[in-house]
Amino acid sequence: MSDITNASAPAPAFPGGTILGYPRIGRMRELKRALESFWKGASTEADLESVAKEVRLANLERLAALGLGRADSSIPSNFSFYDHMLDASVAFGVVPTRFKDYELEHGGFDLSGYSVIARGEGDKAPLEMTKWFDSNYHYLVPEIGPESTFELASLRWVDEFVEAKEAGFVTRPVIPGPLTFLYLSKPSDDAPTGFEPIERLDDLLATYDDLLAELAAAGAEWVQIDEPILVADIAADRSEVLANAAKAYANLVGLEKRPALFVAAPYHSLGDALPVLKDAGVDAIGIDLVRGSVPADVDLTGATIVAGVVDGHNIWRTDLDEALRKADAVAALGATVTVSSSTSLFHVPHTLQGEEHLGEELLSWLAFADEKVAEIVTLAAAREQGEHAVAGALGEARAALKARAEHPGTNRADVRDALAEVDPGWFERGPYSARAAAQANRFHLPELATTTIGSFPQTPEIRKARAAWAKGELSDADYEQAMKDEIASVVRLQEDLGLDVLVHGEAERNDMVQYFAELLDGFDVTKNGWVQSYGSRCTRPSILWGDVARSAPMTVRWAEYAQSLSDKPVKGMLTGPVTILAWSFVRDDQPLGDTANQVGLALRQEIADLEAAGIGIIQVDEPALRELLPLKKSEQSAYLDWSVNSFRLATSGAKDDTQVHTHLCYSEFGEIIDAIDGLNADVTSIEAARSRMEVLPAIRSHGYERQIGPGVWDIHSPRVPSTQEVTELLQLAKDSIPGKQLWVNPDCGLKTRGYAETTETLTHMLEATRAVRGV
Ligand SMILES: Nc1nc2c(c(=O)[nH]1)N[C@@H](CNc1ccc(C(=O)N[C@@H](CCC(=O)N[C@@H](CCC(=O)N[C@@H](CCC(=O)O)C(=O)O)C(=O)O)C(=O)O)cc1)CN2
Ligand code: MET
Ligand SMILES: [Zn+2]
Repeated sequence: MSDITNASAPAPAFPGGTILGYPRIGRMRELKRALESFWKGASTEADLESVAKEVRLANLERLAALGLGRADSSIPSNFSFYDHMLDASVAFGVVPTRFKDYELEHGGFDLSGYSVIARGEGDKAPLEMTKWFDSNYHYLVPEIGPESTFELASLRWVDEFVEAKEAGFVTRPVIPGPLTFLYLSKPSDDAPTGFEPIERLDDLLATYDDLLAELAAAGAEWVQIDEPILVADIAADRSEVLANAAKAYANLVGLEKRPALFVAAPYHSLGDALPVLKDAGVDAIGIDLVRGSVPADVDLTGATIVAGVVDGHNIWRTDLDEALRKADAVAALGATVTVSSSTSLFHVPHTLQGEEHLGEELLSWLAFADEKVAEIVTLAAAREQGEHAVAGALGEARAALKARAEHPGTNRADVRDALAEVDPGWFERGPYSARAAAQANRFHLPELATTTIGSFPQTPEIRKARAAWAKGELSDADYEQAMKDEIASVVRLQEDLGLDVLVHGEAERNDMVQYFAELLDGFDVTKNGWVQSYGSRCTRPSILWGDVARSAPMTVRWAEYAQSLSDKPVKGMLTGPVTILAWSFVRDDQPLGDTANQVGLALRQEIADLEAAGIGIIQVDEPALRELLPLKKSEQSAYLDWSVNSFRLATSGAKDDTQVHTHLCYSEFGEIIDAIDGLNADVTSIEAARSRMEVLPAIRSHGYERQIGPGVWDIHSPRVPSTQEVTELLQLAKDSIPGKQLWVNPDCGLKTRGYAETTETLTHMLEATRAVRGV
């Protein structure tokens, strides 16, 4: 431990175990509802603040009841109204100047201004949103330039600490670390070429100094500084990253007035950053022992290690024996060890309570956030008092693990046999030139063909109908009719607008993954297992526990019906294997590639059925292809092999004159362009509007020969781009991609949008297309 810390040395770190963070959305999604009501103008800022406070206090009470220490900083304070990176941008006073008008007189933003930065308004584009490490969570990208001024502009972290203290808890505020903050930032629009946000490290550190002093003054004994960037191989030179880490933590450790520093590095191994943090003298280091490991020869004498032995990112019940072995192995390297989750628990739902419909057997294999906290408390007790003290809990865990391994559904002969019969030819389609000719002949599409990504607005009426159907209040026939009416109206709208390739709108899908999980063998779904994806938006990741097989067609009826309503092609719409895995909680007892091929085979059968029903264009979405890319370079090529192969297995049975589309969201395509090429889809739509077509030059220089639809409308925000704005983006796209290869479409599906902005923007998109086509 450092010898230059504050007067009273910190107590041993979190002796009864801890977690790196807890779900923020509320057990019944109270925060989601309060936010959306505030945005609609149906409630006030004070109403929203009061719901948020209730959620925070309920979480504290819950965590203490589950056994985390009330007063020893074991409970993290990690609340956010929308996103923790946005909070950091606001707190450090580095909000882009386009939001100046929304700033309060004394600095900082109220919740209306904060929401505008997140969601945009009028001509103010919001901060860009992108994936948080290898998860389905999205953060808002800070924009930093040489002129950005850093100052402590919000004391929310301090206020929330004080609020907890007044309620009888000494919590541990959780703050994004300076390296993670800057390396995940993008240069502001006015920054000169070549400028990197990390150049502003010294200025940012001065603001952390002020923040840590405020936290110490408020009585915080520990602060958690999250530095997941240290586990990822990023573009920056590793030695530069390590030098910056050494500098940043020497600075923070050397402060006179600060809480003890717990630096957490979830999602993989710290590698050579571990000794850097140790030598800097931070008071505790959090390591991920689920995804990552510690080399057996590292000397941890004198270090305090918060050992992440319970998976924060998946929902399987922990092998407690293995967890104890991992913690012991770190202790054997000389460290003082306490047990923790490997990542924040905000990647998993609150609790298994209320999920009894899953059945006792499956339930006994699972642990959501609250059950994980209980596991951690058990592990801490085992380490403190000896295993005999928790013999009952250890025995139960062993029995559940054994039952899971022996369950017939995890090892089905029919599924295994079908995969064994797959031969290499099943991964190959005919040459693109022949496909392109056959498709041109069949569809006669114009240059700059227009389409959408699949979903149309999921209106409250659609959701209400589905909720009523689930409760048995609406009959199967009435639900079916309601969805057909919706599909008919979506098809009519697209014909009126003049789109070239139509979609059915996905009204019948609760979610693009859960819908398939409900129809495939090997999955189960939760009733209330919500996990935040971004802002107020949540998903219920399905549980992929067994061998996957298709017992009946899943989409054919809907696709056939939609196609019957129009002479234009209506795309069949499927979700690809990688995305189905990524957005489910996936079994951890076999290689992901094997599971992906099981899903791929089921989709291949579905595509054959769609073709037989006369569907000529079939889109297989893979928005999560980039998301699962391993954080370590050394693991990426193996991943890209199996992921691309599973898509090819799904799609390569398609006939030459069937046009296969795929869709990917979330930029940074540069690094996976070979994989995109490898998917071998005839048409690929990608997200590009928020980053103003940034990726296209890379695609052009790659010599990409197939068709591509760079998004011209950022659908993540309710704002309506003008015809001129869309025209400019389209023109930019045309500068990089020949018209023959270019499609016109939004960035992503429209399910989160309303009809007003959808109709208006699609009208602008079609006007822009006509302008650029020159007709
Ligand atoms: N799994 C997944 N991950 C993804 C995406 C995605 O589409 N799916 N898209 C990208 C962006 N992320 C997104 C994540 C969620 C949503 C989204 O729209 N979520 C909806 C919920 C979607 C859903 O599951 N809907 C269900 C249940 C809806 C619901 O809340 N029903 C009410 C009852 C109905 C009522 O009376 O209103 C309830 O349960 O309380 C349905 O339609 O059936 C939300 O948070 O509001 C969009 C994008 C990346 N990751
Ligand atoms: C997150 S990717 C979404 C693709 C899907 N087809 C949709 O339009 O909603
Ligand atoms: Zn998308």
